[in-house]
Amino acid sequence: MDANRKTAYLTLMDVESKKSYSNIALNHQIICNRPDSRRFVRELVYGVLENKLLLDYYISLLVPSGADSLKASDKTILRMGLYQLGYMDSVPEYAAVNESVILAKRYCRGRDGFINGVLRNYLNQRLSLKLPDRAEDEVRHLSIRYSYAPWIIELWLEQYKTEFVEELLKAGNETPPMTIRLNWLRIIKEDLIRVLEDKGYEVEDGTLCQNALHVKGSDLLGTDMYKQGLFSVQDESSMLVAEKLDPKHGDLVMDVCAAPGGKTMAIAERMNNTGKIIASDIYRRKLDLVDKEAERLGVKNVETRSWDATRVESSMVQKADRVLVDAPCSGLGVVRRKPEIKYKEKSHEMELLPKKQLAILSASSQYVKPGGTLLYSTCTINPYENQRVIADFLKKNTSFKKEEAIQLLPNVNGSDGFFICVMKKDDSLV
Ligand SMILES: C[S@@+](CC[C@H](N)C(=O)[O-])C[C@H]1O[C@@H](n2cnc3c(N)ncnc32)[C@H](O)[C@@H]1O
Repeated sequence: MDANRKTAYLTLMDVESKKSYSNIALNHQIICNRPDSRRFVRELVYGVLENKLLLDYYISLLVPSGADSLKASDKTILRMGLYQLGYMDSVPEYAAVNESVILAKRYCRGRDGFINGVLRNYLNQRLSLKLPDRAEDEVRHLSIRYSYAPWIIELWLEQYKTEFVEELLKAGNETPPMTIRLNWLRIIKEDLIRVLEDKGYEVEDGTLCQNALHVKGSDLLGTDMYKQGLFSVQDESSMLVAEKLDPKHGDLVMDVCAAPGGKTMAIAERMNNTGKIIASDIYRRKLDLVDKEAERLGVKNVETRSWDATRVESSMVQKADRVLVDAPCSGLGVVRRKPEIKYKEKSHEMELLPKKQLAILSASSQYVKPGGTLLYSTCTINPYENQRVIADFLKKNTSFKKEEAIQLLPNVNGSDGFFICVMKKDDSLV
């Protein structure tokens, strides 16, 4: 059996049945099955995940009982087959059908004839298969066409014009560039570019941050350069959070939702190992990742502590020069990396997020010294978790003033969708 398709199938089943994160499941299955083309596996896995609602819509047109009536294994093989037939020009039609049948023989015994029949019906009927009518129901049309849960489309249509929403939906289905943050503690930019190019990587400057590089080439995380801590993989939106926090040498910084530590490390590199960063998170286990990253990067000014950021730690009140609240959120800005977020139901837990975000922001604001900086960020595109949380906070906390608020968007900035709001505390209140 083809190891590439087997790896893709097992990854997709982990995501479908065990609700694993796609990036974690993919890495795990690549290690277990050693496919010969990681690029093919990645393209197939992310292609299926990004187009799941569209593929299921086609399955429903071809299978009278509908996609929901199928077992996860049948559905996964059909989604993979349809994606190869509809979107992967490099795969001949016979290979897409035959390899799907081979997978079915191994993973859903007795269903190979059914899989074969559905894929052949698709080939015969594909020109007559139509999307839901846009004029009749625009949200449903966009939801199927770009594969997003309808509530996300409704949320964005409240904020932006239809054409803009369509661009945003499209951008969320694109593959993000591989972006790295150079580690100023270990290497200067020119030298890092040179060593990367010497190893055959293509390197370009980032667009938002000076310490960002876009890199093309495979297995970057397997290189000695990575192990030696010369760089970290991070989207420019996250780097911009550290830049906007603007930490100075010698500052005391509190990063209250810190794990796994991407922004903590970006802040530490800017402080050149001076001052102190208290990196806290509610989960101690996740803070071990922060400690490990600090070791790899040669960062020595980070102290990790586990605490619940909705509670005030009285010993730290008015002690910090800068406080970062990188709040837990719905993640609608990072669907390019985690397409499964596009299909989340609007749950009760999600509706409670703004309340939790406000509670964390309010408690953490107490650590800011007079004249200090408070930065609130999320990786989402949702006014109820972003602008509305800030408005509610500022209404009750008049000693803080908003300096700058930015909503980064993949279709405008080429980065993940991020919200960054910088606030200053009045310095007359001592
Ligand atoms: C967006 S992630 C932080 C990402 C991190 N800043 C980085 O750049 O790598 C949000 C974090 O908030 C943590 N968290 C959730 N609820 C919390 C709470 N009540 N107190 C402290 N941390 C919390 C989660 O465990 C998660 O690690």
